[in-house]
Amino acid sequence: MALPLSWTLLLAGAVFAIGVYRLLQVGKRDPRLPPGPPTLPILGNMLDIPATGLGKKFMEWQAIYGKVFSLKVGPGNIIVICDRKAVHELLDKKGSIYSDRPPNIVPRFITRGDHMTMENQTPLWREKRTVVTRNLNPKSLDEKHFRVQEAEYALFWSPGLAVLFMNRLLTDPENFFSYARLYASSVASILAWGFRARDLESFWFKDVSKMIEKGLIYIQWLEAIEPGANPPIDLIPALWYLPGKWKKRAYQMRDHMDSTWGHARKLVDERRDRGDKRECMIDQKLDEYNKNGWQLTEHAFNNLFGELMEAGADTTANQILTLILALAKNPDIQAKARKELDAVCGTERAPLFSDFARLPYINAIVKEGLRWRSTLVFCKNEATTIESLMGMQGSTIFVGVSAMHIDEDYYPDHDKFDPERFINHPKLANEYAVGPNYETRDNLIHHYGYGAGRRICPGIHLAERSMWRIAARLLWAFEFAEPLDPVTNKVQPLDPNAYTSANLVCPLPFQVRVAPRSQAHADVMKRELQGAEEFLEQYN
Ligand code: HEM
Repeated sequence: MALPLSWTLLLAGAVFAIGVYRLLQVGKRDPRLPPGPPTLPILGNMLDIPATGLGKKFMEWQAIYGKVFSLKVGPGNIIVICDRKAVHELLDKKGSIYSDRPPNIVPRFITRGDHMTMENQTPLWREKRTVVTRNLNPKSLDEKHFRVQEAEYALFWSPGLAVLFMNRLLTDPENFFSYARLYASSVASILAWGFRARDLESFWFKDVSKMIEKGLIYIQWLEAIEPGANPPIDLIPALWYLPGKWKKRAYQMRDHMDSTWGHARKLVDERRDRGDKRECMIDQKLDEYNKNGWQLTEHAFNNLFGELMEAGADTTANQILTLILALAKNPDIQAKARKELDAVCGTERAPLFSDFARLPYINAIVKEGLRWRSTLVFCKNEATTIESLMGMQGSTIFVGVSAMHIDEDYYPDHDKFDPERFINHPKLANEYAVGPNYETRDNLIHHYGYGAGRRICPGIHLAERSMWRIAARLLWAFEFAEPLDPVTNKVQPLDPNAYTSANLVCPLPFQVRVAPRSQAHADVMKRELQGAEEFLEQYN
């Protein structure tokens, strides 16, 4: 029996009203979630998420909504943690739940799923992490790889190059950045691929950095993977079918990544075919896989060693540039460091890593650099199971690293570059990153510059040694000062906030005055150059 027309209309109206009501609930914050910016129906906070500069936004939102806040993107939940206790409770203690990654659809498309940083905690991810941790542990770094680092520093900071570098600083500040990157790229490419980034034209520098910088064809991996840079496909997968520049960029980036790491592998195979096996991670793994069988596809294998360059070179270079900026702005800190250095090394020799224990102020400077301007401004994880605390199932968890580093409860006068904060932290960062108590890790407050929990940077040991060595040598050899105005001769103060805005931040190009401290220092650097060049011949 058919319903009367009035009933049918009433029913249709009710269904429509329920539909509209439910639609309008999408994007609305569940009351169990922590507070956050006001939401719009359906969109939630989608329009609040900037295409770039999300780390800065986290700092602003933290001041308004507290150390744990939430964002809604359509139906999805994002929880942003800028609280040490929450990071410890969730990431350190419940790593099995909170250490996956969000779907990362665009980055996974670009990498064809072969990128450790983007992967969930699968056996494959474990295998990849083991490749890194087995090679870059303190023992092998201090006993085997250290020669690469010592030699590389000597080459980079030799007086000849330093003079060139100083002139370049005055006339072409952009190359200053390139030289810091060249150094970091060279360390990473020797260790990972057994090749050195010899100069700015080297494939290991030029082509590889196109991956991470604004290259000639404007392909930028970092830009392509910023959360606000693409439609929110992770939360609404159907948006993948939207055309746009973002999609073209993803296709371009994928081609570029495949061809760069494919070419890098070809160079390794050709070298090995000539009987030239080297002491580096890829050769060691190739020997092992050829003997015992392959654990990874060829594509995953090539991408893994590419990823090590990508993850290791830019981060280290960015922190070096941050230190140079901070030192130029703080002559008193340079003077204090030099007093310590001169007492240990005099003018006869440059500092070595074996001086580490006797040069605690250098260590404190490195740590403060990682706190003051952490190159990675946030980490992005995914919760896999139900957590009654905040209704977090499937939620994306951002750790607001930079936001935590401006917490006045722990870092008073947070904008001041002040190494004294860490003067009682005589050990390397990894020693503090795994303590049982979040607040009193060894009775001290450490930084989160290398992340936290299971995804903590596996290159931490190499990075710490690299950063310490370069900071010690820079301070021992050179004086840095803010630039002078060529017309008025007045000091032009450097802007400590002039930084790029992606997830991995770097100071914007700046100028410094840099000069060797004395002829004696310059002579030592000259003396070191020849040995370094001879040593590095093997990686050409
Ligand atoms: C100053 C230098 C460095 C800094 C500040 C840094 C910082 C970080 C941070 C914050 C993370 C993310 C952790 C997370 O998601 O919780 C990370 C991940 C990673 N880093 Fe580093 N890093 C540096 C150098 C290196 C080096 C030298 C290498 C290797 C050669 C490296 C390899 C990696 C890899 C492979 C990951 C991904 C780990 C995973 O998802 O399981 N990093 N790094």
